[in-house]
Amino acid sequence: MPLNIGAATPPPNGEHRPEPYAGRERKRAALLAIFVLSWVGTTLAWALMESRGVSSPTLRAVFAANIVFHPLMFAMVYWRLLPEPVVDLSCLLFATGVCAACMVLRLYFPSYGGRIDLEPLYLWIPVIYVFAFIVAGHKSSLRISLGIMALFLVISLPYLLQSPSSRFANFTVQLHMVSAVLVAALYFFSSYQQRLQAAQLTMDELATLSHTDELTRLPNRRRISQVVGYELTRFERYGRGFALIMLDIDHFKDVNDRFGHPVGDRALKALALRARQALRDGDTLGRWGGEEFVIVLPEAGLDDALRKAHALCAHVARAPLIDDLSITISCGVASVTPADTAESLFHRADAALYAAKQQGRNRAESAAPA
Ligand SMILES: Nc1nc2c(ncn2[C@@H]2O[C@H](COP(=O)(O)OP(=O)(O)OP(=O)(O)O)[C@@H](O)[C@H]2O)c(=O)[nH]1
Repeated sequence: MPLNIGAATPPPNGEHRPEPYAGRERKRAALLAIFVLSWVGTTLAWALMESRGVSSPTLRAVFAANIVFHPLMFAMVYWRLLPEPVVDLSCLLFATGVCAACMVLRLYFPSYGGRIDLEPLYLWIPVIYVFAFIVAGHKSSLRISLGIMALFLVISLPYLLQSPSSRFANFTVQLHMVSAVLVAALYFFSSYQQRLQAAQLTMDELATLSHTDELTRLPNRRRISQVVGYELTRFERYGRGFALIMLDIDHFKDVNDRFGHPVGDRALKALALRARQALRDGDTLGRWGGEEFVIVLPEAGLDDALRKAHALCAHVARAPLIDDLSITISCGVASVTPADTAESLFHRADAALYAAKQQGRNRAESAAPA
């Protein structure tokens, strides 16, 4: 099989590390986008009311405050000045309760507030829908928003039926309409965002799978080739040496023939675990194919690697691998030289492995320099 040598690619350890803050960063980006959307929505609502001539000095003051509030929230989230999560369910319930109470008072007990005008307070209703889309996934948010819309509709319906042509009825209808458009926009945006996240997740999973051996879950041949390519680049650029150990199970065909393929598979997995335990964190153990494994040892010279290979042979042979099945391994060791390419390095390690097999197995041999 031809080598797939990647250029200076990622971390030498061969394991996929998920970006720890990716989810939180996406949430933050969604929140910022929602602020922009909500700002545009409320500004449009204001413009609509002005064009219909149903605005008032109080409403103008409220909308102006709203227009300042959104950039302020945007800045606070953008510069991480708020604790996380910014909004939770209790926040949403509280805001809904306050707005519902204001609506009841304004519609049915207009004189209750005395000199306090309750009307502007329930202009915060669109913000509640924004909250709803922050606290939950897009489907739950839609259900919560529709529930809140139904609540406000039920509260205002008797008033709308009773005085359909009043200025305030007109305003209430417009508010419901703006709310419906806002919820639809938020739902669209948030489901799009969720689809993007799912696609990103699938891509991450695919990337991991394409570098992982299915049976042992170790880095596969492609990944090992990339790691060796990365180490070669480091060697050429900074003179940091590294070594390879090629490791092959002795008489593995007999294991399959005597105990069957499934037992052979279990042995391969157990060997992967046992070998991994004997290595340092920065070393990469991968499955090269069949019963052959490769270990990449960064910063190791030939003697270090040979010592490690001897220790590995002893470590594997020391106790049965699975049940009563004991196996031995042979190792070929090569360390990088300036004359090496990835192919020549693998070739030399393979030749050393062949020598180890020839000399009786359960042993390690080192390659002659390139
Ligand atoms: N169970 C199992 N066996 C595998 C797998 N891949 C390769 N093999 C077996 O590994 C065996 C390799 O046999 P050989 O190449 O003759 O090597 P060997 O018997 O180990 O002999 P030496 O390497 O010379 O010590 C074959 O029987 C393959 O079928 C696998 O994924 N699972």
